[in-house]
Amino acid sequence: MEVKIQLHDTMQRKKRPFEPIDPENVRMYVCGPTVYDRAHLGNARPVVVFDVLYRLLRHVYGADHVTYVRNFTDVDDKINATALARKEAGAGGTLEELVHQRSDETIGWYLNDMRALGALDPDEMPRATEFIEPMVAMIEDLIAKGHAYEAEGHVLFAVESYKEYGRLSGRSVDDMIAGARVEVAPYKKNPMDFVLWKPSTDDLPGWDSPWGRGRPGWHIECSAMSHELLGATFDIHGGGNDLQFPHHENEIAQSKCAHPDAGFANYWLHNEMLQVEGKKMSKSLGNFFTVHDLLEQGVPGEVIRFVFLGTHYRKPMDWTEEKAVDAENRLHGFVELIAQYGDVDDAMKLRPEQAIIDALADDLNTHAALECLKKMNGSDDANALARNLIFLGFFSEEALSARVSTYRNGVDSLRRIAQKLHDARQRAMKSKDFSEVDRMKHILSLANVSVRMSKDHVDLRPEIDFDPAKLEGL
Ligand SMILES: Nc1ncnc2c1ncn2[C@@H]1O[C@H](COP(=O)(O)OP(=O)(O)OP(=O)(O)O)[C@@H](O)[C@H]1O
Ligand SMILES: [Zn+2]
Repeated sequence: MEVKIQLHDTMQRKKRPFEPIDPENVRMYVCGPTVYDRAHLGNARPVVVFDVLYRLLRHVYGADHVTYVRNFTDVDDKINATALARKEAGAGGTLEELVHQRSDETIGWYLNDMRALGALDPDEMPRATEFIEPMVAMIEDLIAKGHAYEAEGHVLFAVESYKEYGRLSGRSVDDMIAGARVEVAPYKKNPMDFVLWKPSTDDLPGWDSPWGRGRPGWHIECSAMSHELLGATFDIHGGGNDLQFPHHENEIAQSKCAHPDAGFANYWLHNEMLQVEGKKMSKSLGNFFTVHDLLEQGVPGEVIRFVFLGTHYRKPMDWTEEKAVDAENRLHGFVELIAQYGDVDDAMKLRPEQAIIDALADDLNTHAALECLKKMNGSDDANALARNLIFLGFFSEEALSARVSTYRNGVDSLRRIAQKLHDARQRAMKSKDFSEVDRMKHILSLANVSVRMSKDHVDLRPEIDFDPAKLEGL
């Protein structure tokens, strides 16, 4: 069945039909993290949102016909600061090596955390430091075309040279000057001009350039990397709406001025913020917790994903304990139904539900997609449910199979244990010695099994983090 995707385009401020430039190669670029520390939960929201879009595009155009690029910004003062601190604390290696080490380590954490949330790795994950040459070439080109100028070892983009500056965020240059925290510097011709290249001190990472040893500004990184990997015009550019201005505005100015005949990105998608009591979760406000913290506390990745997808990506949302508990119960119920009535291998022969595809195709209406899942609650629905849980990224096929068989094995042994507990209880009623019953109940609670006992019945139910290994000794 043909699927008509509609996406909300920030540039045109409306939902519009998605028409790829080349259905054989649909191209999407999403701004990735600056890799100086662990990702907080807010940083994970764009990852999950654009993963859903990636999965939808792969479904519609074919997995081999979508190219998803998400960069790593590994040129940054905060990475340098960590490396410097390590060097001062006696770590071996040059500063550049320590900087690289810090980025590597952070990237490793990031990928592990995002995979735990069911996010597929993008096709390309360029690191800014591997694309310095095209950045320098782009800056040279911008100078040659009269859009940038050199001043005191810096190269600045001349905002006045690009008449459409401000179109994405809908602001005039005057408003931006009035409202923004623009850095005033003596070498800027206009306070809105932004840095394409800046000098590096000898003790910090830097690269040779026509303007001396230095490093690129943040915005030029994305313009150069997207151009190298996706071309001068591609389909979708995404990121959080905190990046609309100045980052995306500046990317557009650079890319459109360097390639005046190209369109840069045809659709601009922005996710709203994950908030804490009405404020953006952010490092600078200090109101954050990391994805790693949550996972360590035992909140499974699929639960985090389920909570995220419960709110439309263009609405702000809070993380609450209540939502997490609700998601956990739902997912537990799903796995239980599949374990009782389904078969994951058979499920994979099915196609994802059309109603779910249609919901996602309507500007990623993930809330509606989850409502469809919730309706799949009959024994006949078990395989369809499994197929759609995998499609939506809550589980890989392997993970769901493992979950299902753990559940089934657990249920088998619980049947035996229930009988044993029943007998122990009968004996205890006579002897008034409940120590064996208490011992068994304690082990069951460690294994996350809920115990309900009535006079002549013992009911044992595995909870979502049921751990059959802990049943040893019963
Ligand atoms: N609270 C949030 N909710 C949703 N997305 C967010 C939030 N905070 C950051 N992002 C997104 O995370 C991605 C990575 O951003 P970046 O590396 O600049 O974050 P950061 O500088 O570590 O975070 P912060 O904004 O907390 O300082 C961007 O797409 C950004 O829009
Ligand atoms: Zn970017």
